[in-house]
Amino acid sequence: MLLQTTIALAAGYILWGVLRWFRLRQIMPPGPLGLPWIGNRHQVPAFKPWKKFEEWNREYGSISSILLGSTPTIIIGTAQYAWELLEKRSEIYSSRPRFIMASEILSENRRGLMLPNSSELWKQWRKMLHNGFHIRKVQVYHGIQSLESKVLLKQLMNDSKNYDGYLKRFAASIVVAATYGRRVDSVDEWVVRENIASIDLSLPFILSGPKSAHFCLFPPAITFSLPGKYLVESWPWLLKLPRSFQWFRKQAESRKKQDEHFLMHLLNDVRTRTKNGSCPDCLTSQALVDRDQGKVEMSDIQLAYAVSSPFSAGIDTTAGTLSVFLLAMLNYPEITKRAQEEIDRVIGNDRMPEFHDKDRLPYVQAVINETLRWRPIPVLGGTAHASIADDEFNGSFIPKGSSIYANMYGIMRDTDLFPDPNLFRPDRFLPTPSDTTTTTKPITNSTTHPRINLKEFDLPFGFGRRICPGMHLGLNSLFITVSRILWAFDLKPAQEAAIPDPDAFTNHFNSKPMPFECQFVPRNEKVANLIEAEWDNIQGHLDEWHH
Ligand code: HEM
Repeated sequence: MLLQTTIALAAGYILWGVLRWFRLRQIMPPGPLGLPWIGNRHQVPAFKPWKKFEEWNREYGSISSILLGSTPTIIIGTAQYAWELLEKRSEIYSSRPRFIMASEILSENRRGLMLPNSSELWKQWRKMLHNGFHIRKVQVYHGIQSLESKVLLKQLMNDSKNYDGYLKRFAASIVVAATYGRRVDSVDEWVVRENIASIDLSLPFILSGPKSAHFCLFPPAITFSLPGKYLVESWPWLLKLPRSFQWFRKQAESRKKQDEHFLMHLLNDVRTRTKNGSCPDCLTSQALVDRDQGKVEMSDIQLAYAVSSPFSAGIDTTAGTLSVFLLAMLNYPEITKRAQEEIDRVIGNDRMPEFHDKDRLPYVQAVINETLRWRPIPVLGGTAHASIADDEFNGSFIPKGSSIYANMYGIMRDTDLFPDPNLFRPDRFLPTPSDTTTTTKPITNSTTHPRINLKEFDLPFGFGRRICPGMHLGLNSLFITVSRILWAFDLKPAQEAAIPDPDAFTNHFNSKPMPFECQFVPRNEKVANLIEAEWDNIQGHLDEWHH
C-alpha cells in the first residue's frame, strides 16, 4: 500500500512538472522549447552563453524566454525593451533571485548587490552608495584619480609588458581610496587580496542563481571548491536539516568569519583615522557620518559589508574597459590619430589633460562611450534582476519569480540603435559632422535616440533602481586615464603585424579581452619628461594616502 501511494505521489509530481512546463511554454514569451523538468538547461552553453542568448533573441524576438530548471528566465535583447521592463516597470523588475549560498550563508544577507529591492537593508545600502558616489560627490575623488593616473603613465612608460597588471592596480587603488581613504601599491596588498578571495567564493553562485546553476563561467578551482554546493540552491529544504548535516555550510561559514573580521577591521581603521583627522573623505567616512546623523540605519557589521561592495563591482569593470580601449586603439589606429589630433589642438604638449578639459574633448568622450558599447565587460548586464509579481508584456505572461537577463552583449549589437555594431565607430555618439579641422571626415551620427549621445549614455551601466551606483566614479576613471594615455603614447602592437584579435574575449561573468601585447611609446620627448617630472612631484601626495 505504502509503495503504491509513493508511486502514485511520484507520478503525480512528475505529471505536475510536465503540465507546468507545457503551460508556461505556451504563455511565456517565445523561446526554445526545451524539456519538461530540466527546461532549457541543456541548451545553454557553458561557453559564452550571452552569444546563444543573442541568437535566441534574433530567432524568437527581443524578449524571449527559457526555463532554467523550473525557473522562468527572460532574456532581453534590446535597450528599448530593457528600459520598458526594468525601468518603466521597475517596481516589479528590480529584485534579485534568491542566493542561498552566496548571500544567505556566506554573508547572512548583508551584501546589497544580492538583496531584493524590497529589503530595508538594500534601500539603506543604495542610499549610502548614492551619498558616497553621486555625480557632484565624486569630484572629491578627482585628486586621487589624477594621482593614480600619473602613477599609471609612469608604469606604462617604464614597463609596457606588464600594462595589464598596472591597469588592474590603478582600478583597485581607486576603489580602495574611494572606499577606505587609502591607496594601494599593488593588488597583492591584504585589503585587495582578502576582498577578492571573499568575492571569488560567492561569484559562481551569484552568476548561476537559484536552480539555474547550469552555465558556469569560472575556473574549476573556484567552481569546485564547495562540493555539492548547488544542491541547496535547487533544494532549499536542505536548510531544514540539522545544521551538522548541512555539509555545504562548512567552507562558506569559515569564510564568513574571516570576512567579518577583516571588514570590521577596515571599518574601524577608517573610524580611528577619521577621529584623528588623517582619513581623506571617502565612502566609509561619509557612511559613518550619515549613520551618526540618522540618515542611514545600519549596524556596524552591516555597514562594514555595505561599504565593501565596490570591490566586486568596480575593479574588473574599470580595468577591463581600459583593456578594451587599448584593443580598439590597436585595431583602429586612424581613430587613435584623430583623438590625438583633438588633444594636441586643445591641450598641447606642455601639460596633461585634466578633468576640467572634458567638455572640450568631445571626440575623446565619444571614444570612451564607444569603448563601453563595442565590447561591454558585464556581458550579461551584471547580476540577473528578478520579478516580484506576475506581469504581462506584449501579450505574453512573465511569472513572478522570473530571472531577467538584460543581455548587454546583444543589446549593444542591436543594429537599429547601432548600425554596423562590430565596427568601433565613435562618430555614432557625435551629433553632427562637427570636427571640420581633422583629416578624417566624420560619419554622420547613426542614432537619434535621446539616451544615446555624447552626454547621455548610461546604457552600459544597467537599469532602473539597480543602475550602477559607481557609474560616475567609473566614468571619471576612464576619462582621466584614456585622455592621458592618448596624450602621452603612441600605441603599438608587439610586432608591427600582430594586431590583437578584436573578438578574443574571456569566458567570464565580466568578459575581458584575452591577454595581448601593447607597446606604449612616448609621443615625444616633452611628454616623456613631463611624465617623469609629475612622478617626482606626486611622491609627497602619494604618501598622504598611505597612512
Ligand atoms: C566601467 C565601469 C563600470 C561598468 C561598465 C559597470 C556596470 C555595471 C552594471 C551593468 C551593473 C548592473 C546593473 C543592473 O543590475 O541593472 C552594475 C552594478 C553595480 N555596480 Fe557598476 N560598473 C562599473 C563601475 C563600478 C564602480 C567603479 C563601482 C563602485 C565604486 C560600481 C558599483 C556597482 C554596484 C555596487 C552595483 C550593484 C547595484 C545593485 O545591485 O543595486 N560599478 N555596474
